[in-house]
Amino acid sequence: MDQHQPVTGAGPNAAGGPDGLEAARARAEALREQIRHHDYLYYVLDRPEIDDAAYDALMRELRELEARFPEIVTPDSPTQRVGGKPAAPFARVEHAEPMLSLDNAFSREELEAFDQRVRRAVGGDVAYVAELKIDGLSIALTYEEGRFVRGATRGDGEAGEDVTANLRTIRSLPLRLRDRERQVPQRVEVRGEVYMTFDAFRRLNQEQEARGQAPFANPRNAAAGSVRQLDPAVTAARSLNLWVYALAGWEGDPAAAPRSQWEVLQTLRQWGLPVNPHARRCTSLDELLAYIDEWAARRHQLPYLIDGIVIKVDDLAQQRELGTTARSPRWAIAYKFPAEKARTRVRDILVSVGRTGALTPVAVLDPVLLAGTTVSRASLHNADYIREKDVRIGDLVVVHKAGEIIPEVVEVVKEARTGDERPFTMPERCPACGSPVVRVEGEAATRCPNAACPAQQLERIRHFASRDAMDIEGLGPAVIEQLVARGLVRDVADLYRLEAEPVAQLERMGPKSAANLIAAIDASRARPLRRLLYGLGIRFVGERVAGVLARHFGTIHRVMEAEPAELMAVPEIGPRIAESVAAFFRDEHNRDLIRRLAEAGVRAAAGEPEPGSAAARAAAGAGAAAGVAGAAEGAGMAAGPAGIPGVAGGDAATDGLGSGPGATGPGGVGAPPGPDGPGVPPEVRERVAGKTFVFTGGLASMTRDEAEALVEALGGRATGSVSRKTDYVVAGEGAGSKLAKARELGIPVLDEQAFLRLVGRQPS
Ligand SMILES: NC(=O)c1ccc[n+]([C@@H]2O[C@H](COP(=O)([O-])OP(=O)(O)OC[C@H]3O[C@@H](n4cnc5c(N)ncnc54)[C@H](O)[C@@H]3O)[C@@H](O)[C@H]2O)c1
Ligand SMILES: [Zn+2]
Repeated sequence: MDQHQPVTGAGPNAAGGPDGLEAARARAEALREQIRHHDYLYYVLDRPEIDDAAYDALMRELRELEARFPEIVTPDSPTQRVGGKPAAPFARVEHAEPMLSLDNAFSREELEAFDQRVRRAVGGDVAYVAELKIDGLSIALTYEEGRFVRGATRGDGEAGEDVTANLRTIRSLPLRLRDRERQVPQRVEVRGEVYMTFDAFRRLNQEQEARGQAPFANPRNAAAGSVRQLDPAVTAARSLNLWVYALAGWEGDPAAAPRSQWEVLQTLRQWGLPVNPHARRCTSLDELLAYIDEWAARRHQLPYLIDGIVIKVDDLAQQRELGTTARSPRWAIAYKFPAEKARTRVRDILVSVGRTGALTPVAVLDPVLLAGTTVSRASLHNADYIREKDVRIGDLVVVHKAGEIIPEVVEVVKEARTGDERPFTMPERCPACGSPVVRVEGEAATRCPNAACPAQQLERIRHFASRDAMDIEGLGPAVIEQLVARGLVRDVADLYRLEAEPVAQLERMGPKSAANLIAAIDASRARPLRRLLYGLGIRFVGERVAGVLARHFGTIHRVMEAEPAELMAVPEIGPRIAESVAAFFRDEHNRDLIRRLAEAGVRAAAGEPEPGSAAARAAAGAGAAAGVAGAAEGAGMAAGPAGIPGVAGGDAATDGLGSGPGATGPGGVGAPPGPDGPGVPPEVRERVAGKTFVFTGGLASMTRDEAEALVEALGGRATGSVSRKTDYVVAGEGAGSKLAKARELGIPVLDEQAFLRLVGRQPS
């Protein structure tokens, strides 16, 4: 299926669209309904269900219908509006000038038509600036006297969400502009795109997976989800990047303002802002088309995702002359690249076994060129996914890749079936060790329950040695595989008894690399507790949770002996994580493993306290504690934000006083980035804990009792009447006087969707 349909002539409606006015009106309403649904998923939840090409096709059909029957256009039609409404948990920010969307072109003909329209309107020569269309989240940055004062999302174009605190954590965003060559005006809005590189995206999804959370579908969703959440510490941990490309609301000497888009880019660059280096000024349509062709070919070499080329009239006076519609400027257009999909055949479906024993089906494909790389495997996620899509061995399928490292099978071409295709069933025994597999009720995954399973062993050792865990250089999969196969290593404790000689015998090893490996293993004995805890691969214990546990308990023994209730008393630790940690350390094998690690001289396993923890402070005496904590946070802080004053200090101090619910602020920046259990993400807990909620009116998705219980489970309070102490009023259907009271007192009012978002529940 190819959703990229270059449209020439009258478009698809000429052949078979609804003809009568009423039929057109009905079809348009149906399309609007669908588009609104997808807008909500995309702009509010950052969780689209269809890809952009499919969405664009719906928009295109609606636009063409409205062009044929102008009387059916409604003011609230998605063709007349930009984006989505700002979400309630954020403060509203009005933009200096509307932030518009862009018209799209999908073919050469459409670009020619655009060029002709422009030339006709300005009646003369036109130069364009062509820029890469970065697939990220558009934002507006306000600078006053050269200082960054506010950052906002686009929202509905008129007003967006205040995400200043989150944007301040982006390191390429200057908090002060330089004005060496070009004076900075009193006030100006800089516009650009926040994006995530493929590398950062891959790392984030690995962490998501470690936490048992759903991976992001593409870098755009990951970037948007990271900016549009309430905890700056989470944004800080996510390596976001920025390109800027526009100016608005210039308040300063008009003579100093740039006169062309090309000058805008130079100006932004001179102010020290990140401007993409690949823009080009073109003086003819042919030059533009050449630029597009060039980037259609080169785009896969970029470390980030682009989904097209933006073409802008260069001269700002001509831009003003051309003007805008309610939705988009008439002086710009976005050429969109065709969707990155390809058809190929499923040769086989294999099953791989992960560190926790989860069985993951993988499609083995006839190699096909997709998004610049040859693809021969695609993830099928789990048995449910295969059943839902009905993927069979031998099927012709559509594979898709949008920045994911592992492409996905998105759809089966059922018309192409011959009847020889074979349905896949999950094996009943583990393909690595033969143990009967288990499937836990309510979980998508099928697991091998055998802790001694060689496939699991291999994955566990790999995780233990990985960079963010014990960081053992040179211990890659190929080496581990041989070590396990030769019986030299069964678990991670065995690593510390390895001797150089047998290691040197391994394939592609020698005395020198063996000595290096042994030295690297030796060096890992000194790693701190949080790395050990993360490296053990306890379910739901990602880097962030490991850091929290390490700082709270200080030694492995205290973590091992903690009851679930004690674990749960730690800020950020929910019941699922607590139970998982307790279960891990109840297991005799695991206790024995820790004992052997301690004997092997792994210091954290031997009980050396985590610097900065309560245990360390007890050992060092209270006076020295602050210093120790400060130093210990040093490493974490360097990776943290530059712009959140006092966050790391506050975090350490909170721990020092041992006060639990103090962590409602934006804490945790000093801790390693990342995760928490899938039950309750830490940002949710931090948002809700200690906050007072009042419910008014009825909710569609739960009873009031359930909503109150939910808030309380997250450490918040639910009360019956609105006062100045109320943090949020949740207004459902038929809300009454409490809503009026909330407005009077200026208390934030959440609608049901905003409430569900706040508490981390996906709205229905
Ligand atoms: N899959 C879905 O369910 C779904 C739902 C809604 C929207 N969408 C996608 O979003 C698009 C609509 O979003 P949109 O309104 O942001 O329009 P757009 O993506 O078509 O183009 C406008 C945006 O391009 C971005 N941009 C990137 N580089 C730029 C540059 N150099 N100069 C100027 N702008 C640049 C800006 O953020 C700008 O707001 C649709 O085309 C669709 O693909 C998808
Ligand atoms: Zn197994």
